[in-house]
Amino acid sequence: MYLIGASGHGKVILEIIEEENRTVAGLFDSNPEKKELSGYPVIGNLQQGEYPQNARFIISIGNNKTRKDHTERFDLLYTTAVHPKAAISRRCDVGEGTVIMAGVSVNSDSSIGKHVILNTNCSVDHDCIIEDFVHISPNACLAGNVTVGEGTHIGAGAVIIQGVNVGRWATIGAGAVVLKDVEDHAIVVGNPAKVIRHNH
Ligand SMILES: CC(=O)SCCNC(=O)CCNC(=O)[C@H](O)C(C)(C)COP(=O)(O)OP(=O)(O)OC[C@H]1O[C@@H](n2cnc3c(N)ncnc32)[C@H](O)[C@@H]1OP(=O)(O)O
Repeated sequence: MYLIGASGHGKVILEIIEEENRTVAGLFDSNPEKKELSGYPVIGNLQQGEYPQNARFIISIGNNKTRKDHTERFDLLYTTAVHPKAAISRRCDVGEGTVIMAGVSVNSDSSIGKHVILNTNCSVDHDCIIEDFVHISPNACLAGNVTVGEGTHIGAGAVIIQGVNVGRWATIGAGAVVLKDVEDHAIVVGNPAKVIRHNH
């Protein structure tokens, strides 16, 4: 298995994989000055075909758009990383490339898309739909029946009450309390959360 992105986020994923008793052969990164991360070799820039056939990858890059761009540029096989101290319902689907940090809870009948980040201690309650390339930051709390559209970033400690639909490529500020639906690309902050501008 290989990681793409030798960043702080990459370090956290490396430790999850260690906790799972799986091994990482190395990391790819476009910065030639990066030679190692947490004792693992940084091999260099990822070039199509310059890795073993059937190798599995995780894109360890926090930026949602950059993760999506990588999946469009490279034809790779992906795996997931799920910390053993995460509590994931057996009735929940988790898509390829997704990473789930320590202390995360996902409750019954929720669906987690591809290349999603469920960061430390966030909770996703029953019947939620989390689309591809979403990042739910540490300690964010999604009540039941919440949907989050592709590429949206939910900030640290944000709360989304039950039944809310958050659009695609939106940003929910740290600590926001979201009481009603959020349109595509909106950036919302505060309690109650209000739109301050839009992502381009
Ligand atoms: C492991 C990890 O590290 S995971 C990463 C977790 N990271 C996060 O949760 C970060 C989430 N990001 C934020 O909350 C950011 O502040 C954003 C994206 C909402 C806004 O960022 P920017 O576009 O740079 O906004 P900017 O800092 O210019 O602030 C604009 C206004 O909104 C206010 N504001 C910004 N963020 C928030 C917030 N979270 N809550 C309340 N008000 C906020 C600012 O005070 C400012 O108000 P003013 O115009 O009255 O002075």
